[in-house]
Amino acid sequence: MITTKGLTKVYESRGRQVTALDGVDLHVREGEVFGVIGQSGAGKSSLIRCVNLLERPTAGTVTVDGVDLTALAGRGRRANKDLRAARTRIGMVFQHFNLLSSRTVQDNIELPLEILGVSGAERSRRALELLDLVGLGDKARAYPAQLSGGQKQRVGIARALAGNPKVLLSDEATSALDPETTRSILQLLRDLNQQLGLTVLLITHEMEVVKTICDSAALMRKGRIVESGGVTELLATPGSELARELFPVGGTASGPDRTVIDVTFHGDSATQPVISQLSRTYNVDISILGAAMDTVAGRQIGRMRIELPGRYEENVVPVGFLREQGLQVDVLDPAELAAEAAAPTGLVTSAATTAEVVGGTADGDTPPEATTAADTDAAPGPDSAPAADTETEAAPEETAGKDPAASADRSPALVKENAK
Ligand SMILES: Nc1ncnc2c1ncn2[C@@H]1O[C@H](COP(=O)(O)OP(=O)(O)OP(=O)(O)O)[C@@H](O)[C@H]1O
Repeated sequence: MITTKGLTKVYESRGRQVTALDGVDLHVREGEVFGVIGQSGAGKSSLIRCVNLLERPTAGTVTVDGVDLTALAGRGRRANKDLRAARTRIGMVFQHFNLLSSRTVQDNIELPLEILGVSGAERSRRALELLDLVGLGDKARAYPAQLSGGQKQRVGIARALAGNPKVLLSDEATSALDPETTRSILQLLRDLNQQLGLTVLLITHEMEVVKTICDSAALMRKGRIVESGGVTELLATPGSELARELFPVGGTASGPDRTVIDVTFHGDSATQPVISQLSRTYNVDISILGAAMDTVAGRQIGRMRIELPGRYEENVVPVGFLREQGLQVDVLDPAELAAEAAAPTGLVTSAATTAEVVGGTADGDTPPEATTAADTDAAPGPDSAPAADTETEAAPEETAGKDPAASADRSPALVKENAK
């Protein structure tokens, strides 16, 4: 449904070039929820903004629902009409909602339809239908300032759906919300994905988001996709960084000359007493350093970090036994494990702190979804004068310092032992 090939974005900033996207190949299948995760500055926002041509890519192609958007954009101003039409099939949800504070909830949802020239009666019918869909049927006449963050995001989602899109792009849609509201918005996105067959591409710095709703995920680093795949496949992939972050277990070796192993249990293997069998069969004392059970992509998965006495060379046979039982086994390198304990790994750092760059497109063609305003907290009631609908545009200072190099790039402790 969404395919990018060799997608590259180079910004010119204060006389220097910043490569935000460096040849990204992405494929999002129809009807799936696909999450792109990465540290601040990895290029996630640039990616999602290039997918709907809010940013004009420097090179590469973007195809959405069979339409090559980059080819349309390349045809100059006359292409605007075609590009706009194609963009109606793509909805976008923003971290800071981007609702017009002077318009009611209903009028905010009607805005993209107004731009598309839909008649008043039809706009109204559609907006009320969408409000019901997002659970805000009673808020049509309210103003954004009178809503909670979660309700504002529901309005943002309803607005994104106004043009009946097949694809929804979500730019950190839950990053400004508390954990409970985050869960309810993720559930809404999942419901919409299932009810409407909507394909969702979301970017996030929160692994919990990937864990909760994504069918597939990609890890971005320094403008590149370094790992991607179905979430359940990733969990079954030895050495997968994403899997390890999706499902972390802690624990370090109790001393030198120990073999530390992460064992992952999927499906039936979770019910077999393999650890006690291993201990009995090889007469080996096993210490459990850490363990966790979790539901990832709707499947129960268990992971355990265990320690065997002796170095790996002395434990090749017991490790082989675990693999024969159908378990996924990752042998950890002691030195890197110690480094991991000193500086825990993290694909992502803290919550996104950098301001979004919202507003005009690279070619000055702002799609309906992006014709948005700062959502001020002044409560403009029906009688008050409309607040200025100012578009927010991040100041250069706000985007400065988002250099990927500034983000600590801490490597995982996994030994690619399985690749040997
Ligand atoms: N308009 C711009 N002008 C110049 N450089 C930019 C611009 N937008 C982004 N960048 C740079 O491109 C790189 C990727 O930024 P991008 O915002 O895409 O990353 P991100 O992964 O979304 O980060 P965050 O999670 O902090 O939003 C960074 O080095 C950033 O400073």
